[in-house]
Amino acid sequence: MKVKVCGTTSVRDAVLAADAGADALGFIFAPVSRRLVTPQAAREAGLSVGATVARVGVFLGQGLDEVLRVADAARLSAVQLHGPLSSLYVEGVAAYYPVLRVVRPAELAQAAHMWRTDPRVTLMLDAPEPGGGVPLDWAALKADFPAGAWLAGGLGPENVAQAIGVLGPAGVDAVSRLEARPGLKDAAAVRAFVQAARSTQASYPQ
Ligand SMILES: O=C(O)c1ccccc1N[C@@H]1O[C@H](COP(=O)(O)O)[C@@H](O)[C@H]1O
Repeated sequence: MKVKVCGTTSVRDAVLAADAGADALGFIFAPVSRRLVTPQAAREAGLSVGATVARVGVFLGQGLDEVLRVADAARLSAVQLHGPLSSLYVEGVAAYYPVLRVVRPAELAQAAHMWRTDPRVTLMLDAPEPGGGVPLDWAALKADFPAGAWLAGGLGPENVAQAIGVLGPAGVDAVSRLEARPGLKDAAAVRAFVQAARSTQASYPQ
């Protein structure tokens, strides 16, 4: 199982997450976000950690040209797409980068069917308000949660083990419960989150 620490805005927070054992750093390029980062700052932060740590750009409702331009400038290794998007758009990004396609609970079943045979696209289930820190009702989603999907939405050190125990995601992602304030990581929370996810991974029956 993969662990992604999202909302990275600095070298300090990139190194912190990588040292804690995160598999992936998230960089948010959606203009609405309080964790907005520039492509240059993301590139610098990404270069400060080992090449084995994935660098995921997060986008919400931005044009395809902009996504590809920012991904190149920030030296991303994957792209996370939020919002209502056509399959043509998602395929346009997937032609260049592995995609984490984020869906809300109501969209999960249809998206799972649509992307089940495309190895370039991985589904991520998130709460309706991205970056809001509100957890989903995991038990209610168990029947529809597809194998190989990632989970986000209100995850933190205190509840990630329970979420993994219920849904068994292929990856987990969090931002707001790992912060001292938006855009600045809480070191203890980041370390505890990665550790809790890792120790649960060992005991979860696949
Ligand atoms: O965090 C944001 O500001 C944000 C803005 C626009 C799109 C996505 C955003 N964050 C994503 O939200 C989820 C979960 O966040 P949380 O842990 O519930 O706070 C995560 O995938 C972030 O990448």
